[in-house]
Order: sequence, then C-alpha cells, then structure tokens
Amino acid sequence: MDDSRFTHRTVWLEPDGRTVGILDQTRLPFETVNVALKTSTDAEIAIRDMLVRGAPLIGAVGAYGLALALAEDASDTGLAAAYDRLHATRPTAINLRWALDDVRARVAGLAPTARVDAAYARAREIADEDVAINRAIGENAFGLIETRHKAVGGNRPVNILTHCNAGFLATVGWGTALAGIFMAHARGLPVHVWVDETRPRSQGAYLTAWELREAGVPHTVIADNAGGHLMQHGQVDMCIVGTDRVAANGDVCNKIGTYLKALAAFDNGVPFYVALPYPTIDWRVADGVRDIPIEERSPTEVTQVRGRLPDGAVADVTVIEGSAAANPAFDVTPGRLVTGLITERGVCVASGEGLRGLYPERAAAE
Ligand SMILES: CSC[C@H]1O[C@H](OP(=O)(O)O)[C@H](O)[C@@H]1O
Repeated sequence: MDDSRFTHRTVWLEPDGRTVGILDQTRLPFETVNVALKTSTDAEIAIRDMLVRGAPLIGAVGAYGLALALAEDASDTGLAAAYDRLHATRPTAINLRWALDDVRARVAGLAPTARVDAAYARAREIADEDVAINRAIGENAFGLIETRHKAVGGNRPVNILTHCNAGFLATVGWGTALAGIFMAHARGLPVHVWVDETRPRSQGAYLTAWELREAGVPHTVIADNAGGHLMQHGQVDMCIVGTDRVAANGDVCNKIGTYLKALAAFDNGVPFYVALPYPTIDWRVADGVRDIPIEERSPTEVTQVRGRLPDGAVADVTVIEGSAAANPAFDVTPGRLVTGLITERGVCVASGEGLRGLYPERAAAE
C-alpha cells in the first residue's frame, strides 16, 4: 500500500537541512497551512500551542527542537536549558521526554561541534522509526478488525468508535488508532467510524474527520455524549483509541473523555482497544491513575469554539460568557477496562505482565 498518503505530512526537514517544516494543525480542517520552525523557540511554541500535537508527533518535533537549540548553543549549559524548555511545553505525553532523553543521550558525549549534526540525524531516525512502528501497529489492529468483522457476521461494515485524533496527524505517519482502519478500508474490509467530536479542542471533529474524509473512509461525527447510547443499542462493534502515556501497570492516559467511553464499553461488552508505540510506555510509573500528570489547559479552549462564519471567514466565537471553566486535557483509564493494547510487537493484556511479555528487555532496562 502506498505509504505516502499517510506519512511525512506532519513534520519534515526542509532542503536546507536545518529548518523544520510542520503542518499547522490549529488551522485544520478549515485551512491547510505549513509553518517553518527556524529556532528552538519556534519548536517550543509549536508544541505548547498545539500546532503539532499527538504523543508521537510531539516527540519527533521535540527531537528536532533540541537539534534547533544546539544550532543556537551546543554547550552543556545550552543543551540542559533547551531540554528543560522543550520538556516543559506539555507534561502528559511521555513521548516528548522519551525523545528528548534519547537525543540528549546521543549527543551529550560528543564535542559541541559535533552535536548539531548528530541531533538532526537522530531526530530524523526517530521520525522515520515512528512511521515503521505505526505501520506495524496498523497491521496488528487490522487483524483485530478482520476478526471482529467475521464475529459480527462478515456481511456488514465493522462499526468502530474512536476518540480524539490518533491518525497520521498525531504521528509522523499512519497514526496509531487509525492505522488499522486505513488499512482495512484500503484492503476492502468494510468499516464505519463513529468519530467523537472530542471537546473542547474537537480533535475528532476537526482532525479525525478530516483524515477519514481524505482517505474516503465512511464515518459519522457524534457528540461526545452519544457513544454510550450507541453502545447500548449495538451500534458499536469495537473501540480503538490512541494514548499519550501507558503506565507500567497497563493504565492508559488519553484525551479527556476516554475513561467515560471505556466505562460505557465495559458495561456493554464492547471490546475497547488502545493503540500505542513503545515510546508511549512509561515504565517508571507504577500506577497511572495515581501518578500520570494531567495537563490543565486554558479555560478559553472550553469557552471559545473555532468555526467558519457565514461569510466564509474562520473565527473563534465565545460560547460561554461570565462563567468559570475548567479544562483538564487528559484522563486515565484503568487497565481493567481495556480489552487489549495494540503495539508494534503485537496485542497484549493491559497489565504489567502483558507489557513485560511483549517488552522483556525494556522492563529490565527502565
Ligand atoms: C497517537 S497519540 C494521540 C493522542 O494525543 C492526543 O492528545 P493531544 O491532541 O492533546 O496531543 C490525544 O490524547 C490522542 O489520543
């Protein structure tokens, strides 16, 4: 299958070998705008303000951000300061720390004059590795979708609910939760996707729906509160979502509202899967519900909505006036509510034992 439709459209290195190109996801689906990151501050702002978002993608952009920073100051002090600035942009997705740790380890022992090239080389490897990993996740997810298709009679589309955006826009390519869906559609296995709009930033309505439209995958956007009703009435055959951090015990941190979908799925016997690449596993966190930091974002993301006005202009409109608003950006689903974790190495139970079975060397090394 042609990878190009699902890869290298979110972040790339410009021909000058230093400038980092990104697709500005805050403008989608209304406009397609590319942005050039020329400084480490550009990279910081891009991650913090969610021009790029999605755990694997912010890891890749964080890696390039460190390379941009080393081009400005390759000293030990400069490296440490840049690491801290980039790490502080978003606290929940573990891929950012993973990527910054990886690049720092790669360059720390080098002479400052050798650090920039080494950092860019490693950032490129991280980006390319993400595409390969997600393709493998897609194959493993495709197998589950194919099995589900047979289980529901094999004569109708598999109805899959997803939350937020874990498509190629959340990664360097293919996506995680959507990768298997793209493959199923391309291979003629009929699927239909229920797309949670995913307030307050509406990554589902703005980004997942855009990806599925582009790929021609049948889908229906729904209010976040509709999923439980659809599950109660047999309209959902399985759920597949992404994640920003999986704890060593299998607890899953993902966009706010995921926990509620997992509860509804558990109550209705709907298989609930979470797709993730190995950098999303945080072996240092023993209990996800207790220990994973939850990002609190600006209340304006709740009180304002971006849309297209009748005259065609795109604007932010205030929909809540005079009231306080709270905006926790993630929640944590206990592993007991998760049917399986879909990784590049296969599918496992959402538990410490399940994860160690797939990654024996990682558990030992962490
Ligand atoms: C494949 S990671 C996707 C994951 O990231 C999203 O968070 P955000 O858009 O705030 O970066 C969301 O939790 C997705 O499930």
